[in-house]
Amino acid sequence: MADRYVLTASDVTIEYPAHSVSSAFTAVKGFTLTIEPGEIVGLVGSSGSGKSTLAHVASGQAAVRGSKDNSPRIIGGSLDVLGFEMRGLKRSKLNKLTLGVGYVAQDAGSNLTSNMTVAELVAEPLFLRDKRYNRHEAGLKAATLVDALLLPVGSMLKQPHELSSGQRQRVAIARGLILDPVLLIADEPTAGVDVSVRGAVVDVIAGLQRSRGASALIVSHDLAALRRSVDRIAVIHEGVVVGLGGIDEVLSDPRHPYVAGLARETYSDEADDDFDDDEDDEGEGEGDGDEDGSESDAGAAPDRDENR
Ligand SMILES: Nc1ncnc2c1ncn2[C@@H]1O[C@H](COP(=O)(O)OP(=O)(O)OP(=O)(O)O)[C@@H](O)[C@H]1O
Repeated sequence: MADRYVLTASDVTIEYPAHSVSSAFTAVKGFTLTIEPGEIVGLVGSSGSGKSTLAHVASGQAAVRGSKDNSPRIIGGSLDVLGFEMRGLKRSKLNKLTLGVGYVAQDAGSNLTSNMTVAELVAEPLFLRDKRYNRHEAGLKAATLVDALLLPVGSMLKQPHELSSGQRQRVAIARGLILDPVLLIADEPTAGVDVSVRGAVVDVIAGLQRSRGASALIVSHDLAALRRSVDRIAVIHEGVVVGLGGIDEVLSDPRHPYVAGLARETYSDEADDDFDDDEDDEGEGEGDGDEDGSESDAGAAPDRDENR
C-alpha cells in the first residue's frame, strides 16, 4: 500500500534531543500526509511551526540510526519516503534514498560554493554521482534548468557573489532538480526571490516535476506563491496539521483559527491583486512563465530578465 505513495507520513512525531542546557523539544506532533506520484503539495505554516524540521527529516538530512548529534529524530509514528522508513534509517540506505529525493534547503542559495560558476554548481550533483557523466550533456541539462528558472543566460559563467540572493536561490533550485528527483523537497524555494517571479519559480518546479510524473513537497509561508501550482496544501501550526486539501477547500472551510486567519489574509491580498491585475492583465495566462512583463511594478527592478 505504501508504494502507491512517494511519501506516507502516519502520525509522525519529531523531536530535537536534549543537549547541554536545553531539554528535548517536540517540533512536529502527529503529522499525517500522503503524496502521490506526480502530486505537488505545499507545506504551509507560520515561522516555527515545524515545516523545516519535517522537510529536513523527510529528505534524509536528519539523524540516522545511532547518530548522537542534535539533529531532529522521529520518535513516534512512521514516515515512509520512496519505500524507505525514515524512523531509525540506517546510514547505508541514505545514498539510495537521496538518489530519489532532491532537497533544497531553506538557505541553500547562500551556501553555494563561492569559487564555482553557476554552470558548475548546477551540474555538480551529476558528477558527484558519476564522475564520468558526459560533460556536454551535463552542460546542456544545466543550461536548460537555468533558463527554465528564468535566470539570465549570461549567469552560467558567473559566480554566486555576482548574483542577487534571489538568483542564487534559483541556482540552488536548479541544483536540486538536476538529478531528476522522484520527490523534490524544497524548503522556502522562493525566499529572497523577487515577488514578481515567486509564483513563476514555483510553477517551474511543479511543471518540471509533474511532466515526469515526479512529485514535490514545497515548504512556504507564502501561500500566494503556491496558489496556482500546487495540488494540495498541508497547513501546519505548532507542529500539528490544521488543514489539508486543495487550497480553496482548506481556506473556504477553516477548521482552525490559524487557517481562518490565513484565509482572511489570502483572500484580502487576492482582492487587492485582482484590482491591480485588471489594469495589466492582457498578456497573462500563457502558463509558460512569461508573464513577467505584466507583473513589473513601475519603478521596481524585478529580479529577472531584462538581461536575459
Ligand atoms: N536544533 C534545534 N533544537 C531545538 N529546537 C529546535 C531546533 N531547530 C528548530 N527548533 C524548534 O523547532 C520548532 C520548529 O522549527 P522549524 O525550523 O521546523 O520551523 P519552521 O516552520 O520551518 O519555521 P521557519 O518558517 O521560521 O523556517 C521551532 O519551535 C524551533 O524553535
